[in-house]
Amino acid sequence: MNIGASLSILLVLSTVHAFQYNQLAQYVDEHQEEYVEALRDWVAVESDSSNVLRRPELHRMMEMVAQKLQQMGGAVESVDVGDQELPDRQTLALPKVVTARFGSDPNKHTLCVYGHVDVQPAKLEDGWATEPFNLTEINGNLYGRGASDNKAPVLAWMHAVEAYQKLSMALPVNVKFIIEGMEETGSNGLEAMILAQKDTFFSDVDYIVVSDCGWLSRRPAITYGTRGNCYFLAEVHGPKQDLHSGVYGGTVIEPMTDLIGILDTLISPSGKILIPGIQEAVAPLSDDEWRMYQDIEFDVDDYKNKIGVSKLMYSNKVDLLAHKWRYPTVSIHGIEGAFSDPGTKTVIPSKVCAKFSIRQVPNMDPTVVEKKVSDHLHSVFSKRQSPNTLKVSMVIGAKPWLADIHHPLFEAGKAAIKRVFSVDPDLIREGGTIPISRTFQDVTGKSIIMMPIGGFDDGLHSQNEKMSRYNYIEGTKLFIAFLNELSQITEAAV
Ligand SMILES: C[C@H](N)C(=O)N[C@@H](Cc1c[nH]cn1)C(=O)O
Repeated sequence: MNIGASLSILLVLSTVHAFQYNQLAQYVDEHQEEYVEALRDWVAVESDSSNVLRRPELHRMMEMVAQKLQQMGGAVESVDVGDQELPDRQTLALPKVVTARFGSDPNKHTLCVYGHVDVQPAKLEDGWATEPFNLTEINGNLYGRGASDNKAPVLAWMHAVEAYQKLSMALPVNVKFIIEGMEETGSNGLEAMILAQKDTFFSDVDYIVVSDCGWLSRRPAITYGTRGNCYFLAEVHGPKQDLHSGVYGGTVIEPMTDLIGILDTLISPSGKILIPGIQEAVAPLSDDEWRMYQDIEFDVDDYKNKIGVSKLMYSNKVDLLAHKWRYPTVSIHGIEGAFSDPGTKTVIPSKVCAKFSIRQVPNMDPTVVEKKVSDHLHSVFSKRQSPNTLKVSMVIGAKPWLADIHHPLFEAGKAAIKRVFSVDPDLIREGGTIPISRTFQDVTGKSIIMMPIGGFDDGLHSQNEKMSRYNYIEGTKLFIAFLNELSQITEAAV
């Protein structure tokens, strides 16, 4: 075929694709109220994976996911991934992992969509302006726990597939789903399931997409890296029961004082990690990275205003982005056993348990980090010569993930964003963790892309989490466009 003929075919194809996309996008606009109602039904389920009392809700949530995929005509399976062992040695059934398949045309690429439908805890009294589990729309924003992380993005992927079905248009690629209910607590059970299904469910998967993160600004983004996370418990046990601080204070070596003392040796006020051997492992920032960060849209003042602080750890954009995405950090989350209710109880708690985590970046290794942290805490604790006892355990050890941005998947993502939003995306990293992303890459050997649709100000894990109606609806269109762009990846390009 001569060049002229090839160009004519390409032109015809691109006109057909544009026509199809416009029809699909119109369908999405016309069905947006249904999409909001679907999100309302999902947000109403308090699928908090960290609270064992909410486990029945989590099971119900997974059944709703399976039901939705079945109604869409998918080949659905609810996979039993076993039990979770609780700190008191009791066991509890893990939520099933739901898989589904739409299409098995060997001549088409197969995309696997990963998402989760468990959420972080939320209570009105934490300072929410609306009931967290009652989706409430205010000024185009849909407020509710899990709206952005990750229920709306999961639904948006389902709406995208459904739009093709409803308009009787063939899906441009085969689509598989793998939806879990334990992401917020480290994806318990999922790694073993992926290993077990490597040669079955995953055998024909070409690419994996994750939409469990957000844009950095108002500019749409593609995410090519996530930090991992090592989550620790440090327990200090002392007297056999809580004591009156007036009666016993001054005579007893208090577990809380020991705990605060050792926690204070983890990180300096200027953010330097003080645990020997942690910072040393980190891959240095390359010149290429430095240059990439320069071009990213990120307004430091906007960022400060959004979180309501007058000063940040660093004042320039590149340092902030680097420390948000590709350097480790220690965060102290809470202390179990500490008195935290309103009022002025004067107790000396007999045992306290601190929870802290260290975000992981290339080239850190969670097993090495576990040992370094445990050795360090035991060493500083022993110097205190306390009669109390210390136990350190790592309960989550998730590795960081980094993609090859030169893979054609990223070109497909960019083209889809251009089609829907008429701009080029920012290529960004995510400071948070998607525990299973690295496992997907290591076990299946497939390429992963993250296509976020959450806004930069969605308040994930925080009070007043929201997903904007705009991002939810345009995000659905983005996924539709992405399916089409994927179908055009040629073997030669991979
Ligand atoms: C990025 C994702 N939406 C998210 O928030 N993930 C959690 C997962 C996690 C990490 N450690 C325990 N759970 C997060 O980054 O906190």
